[in-house]
Amino acid sequence: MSSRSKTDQLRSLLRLLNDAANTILTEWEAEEQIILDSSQPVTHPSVPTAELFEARRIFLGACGMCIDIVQDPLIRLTEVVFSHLTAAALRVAAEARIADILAKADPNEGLSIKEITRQCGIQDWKLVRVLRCLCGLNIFAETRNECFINTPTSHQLVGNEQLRFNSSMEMSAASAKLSAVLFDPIKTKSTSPRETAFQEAFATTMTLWEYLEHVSKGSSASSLGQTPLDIWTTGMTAGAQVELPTLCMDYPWGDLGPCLVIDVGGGVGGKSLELAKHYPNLRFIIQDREDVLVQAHAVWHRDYPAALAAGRVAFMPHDFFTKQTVIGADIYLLGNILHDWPDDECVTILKNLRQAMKLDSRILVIDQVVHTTVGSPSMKTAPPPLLPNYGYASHYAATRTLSMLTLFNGTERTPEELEALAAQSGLKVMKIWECRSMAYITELRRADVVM
Ligand SMILES: C[S@@+](CC[C@H](N)C(=O)[O-])C[C@H]1O[C@@H](n2cnc3c(N)ncnc32)[C@H](O)[C@@H]1O
Repeated sequence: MSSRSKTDQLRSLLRLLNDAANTILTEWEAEEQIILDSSQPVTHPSVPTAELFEARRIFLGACGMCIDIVQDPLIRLTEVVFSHLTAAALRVAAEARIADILAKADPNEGLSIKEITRQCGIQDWKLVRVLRCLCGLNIFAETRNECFINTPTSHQLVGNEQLRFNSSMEMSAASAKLSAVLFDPIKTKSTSPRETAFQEAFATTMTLWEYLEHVSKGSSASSLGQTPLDIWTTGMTAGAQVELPTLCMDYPWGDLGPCLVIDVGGGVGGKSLELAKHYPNLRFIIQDREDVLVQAHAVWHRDYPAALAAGRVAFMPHDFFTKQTVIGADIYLLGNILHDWPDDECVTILKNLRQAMKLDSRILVIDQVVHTTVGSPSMKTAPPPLLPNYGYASHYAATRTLSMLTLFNGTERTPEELEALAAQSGLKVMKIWECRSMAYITELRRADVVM
């Protein structure tokens, strides 16, 4: 890039940053006002207004682009090469539950590394280096030499099962094998969920789901009392907590009337559980593998026993590669399912649902919808000079796609790819509901019904 266009770009980005920051400040002030004025209806605290959501992603996209313009290109590349060590440091902190340890300390004084070491067992001079790596990103802070406190960011780790899940052994070991699989002349062409970096890392031919069940059966649980299957299922539920408020608010569930929802591959039914709390007209059948449903029942018993007592939820072992047995349900929910599977398997899953659908049944696919850096007519485009997909603000979605590739030969999909899957399955995309979170709701209907 010439220095002239660099200068122009930086100036445009500064204008965008300034405008977005003003919107963010106005929105924050309005939020404070609502909290002070108890007569105003309180929206969900973690769901930003549409204005704040938009300003935030413009701001993040602009910050990301500023870094790229301002930093020396070689240093910037080197930083990316080393970024896996930041993730490794965070994994250590999450596994050692450092945030939980610090949460019990005086928030101004913090805890000395000796005391933290006493509680988590990691050698002090090594742990200091791990924590300092994170302090530079404002994840933890060092108040004085070798004394640490939580920051608002690290505080999010307290009791956070999702993070332990995201940093799980299976994911990080598999990602280390991604390049080996991509350079293998046979495996690079494979679309099989049994021939991915995950199988390479764990020397198995089992899919991840089969593997988790296999190693968890009769296995001694980890020191924290959880089997690998527990970590994944509770992690997926905890993850849903981040996305669910917007998924509940940004789709017109309230207008549906009494509805039967089949949560296909529902896991412990985390998404249904949140919906059940907000929308009393909805009834649910959670379908999954048998072992997972045992946990599902326990989760509902703990978190929403009233739904069990009222008969609003039932659990049904079901393999989504076989014929759907609940015919004519109003909604078939596919929450974070299609992204786990290659296209052929997705078409099988969708065709099984298509055969069970009545004329006005809907399939609601809850997955990220990939917005590429060249943009899409189906998705909102960022203002220039940002990349059409808001650049850095979409980076997490891009890494999540890689995680699906690594574990399953799966992928998050573009609107066009979702349309192609629907067409092959006798379905059509009615609408992509852009939600104020990372996951969107793609509504599918029967292709043969004119709406
Ligand atoms: C990524 S999780 C999503 C869980 C849940 N829908 C959610 O959004 O939290 C994928 C789920 O698919 C389930 N699964 C995998 N293979 C399956 C199959 N053949 N039939 C039914 N469920 C399956 C797994 O047990 C797991 O619970």
